[in-house]
Amino acid sequence: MELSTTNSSKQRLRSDSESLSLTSFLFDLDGTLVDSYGTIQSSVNYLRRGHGLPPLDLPTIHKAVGRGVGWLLEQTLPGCDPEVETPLYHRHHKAIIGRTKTLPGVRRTIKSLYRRGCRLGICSNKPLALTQVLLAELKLEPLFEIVLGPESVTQRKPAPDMIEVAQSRFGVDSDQVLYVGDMTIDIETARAAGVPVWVIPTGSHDVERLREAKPDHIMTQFNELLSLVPRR
Ligand SMILES: O=C(O)COP(=O)(O)O
Repeated sequence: MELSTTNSSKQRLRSDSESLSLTSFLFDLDGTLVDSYGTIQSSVNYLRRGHGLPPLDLPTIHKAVGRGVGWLLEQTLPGCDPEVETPLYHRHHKAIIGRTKTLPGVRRTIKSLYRRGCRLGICSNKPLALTQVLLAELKLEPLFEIVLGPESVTQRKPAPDMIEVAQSRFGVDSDQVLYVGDMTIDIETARAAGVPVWVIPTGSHDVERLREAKPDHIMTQFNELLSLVPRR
């Protein structure tokens, strides 16, 4: 799968002259592969109801997603006891997780990458147990060789740990891996791991915010990823 980057924005990676042999794609989950904001909002508002607090709107939820459940609860239920609220969040979220859907173009693109022989993995700050249930619900589980969450490593994103673990399990060099995300934290994570990063503004951050963090490319459509891998 040897390819050279060109001047085309679709194929722009770290530098126009760099020759890449991409074999592996690692994905963020929330906001990149799936639209989970509605279900996260339901679970957060369920917990808030229990405390007599009014519901939060989606833009507020968008700002609180990306750094794991601990951070989400700190932002949305300030002063709560995480020991008590985290299991309640998990239980509620698991029960409604089937309402989370893949984002446009994701299913087809992931399947095409898989058929073209790419190795696929997930590196997400979402709790691993929830990611696993969600992938099973969406019937995407068999396509991903590696699924990592914050519990799989010492430090969650933006630390490079998840990408490094996935890369080492795949046994590939950093120029063979692309990380794909939707937030500036994903760009930071990929930079820390030394791998190229493409983003798509379908999650918490808009194009302006993403551009400032200097990813290698901002996609407008998820299937742009297919331009990086030849058909079989
Ligand atoms: O659930 C979160 O906080 C973030 O999940 P993500 O890393 O897949 O965006």
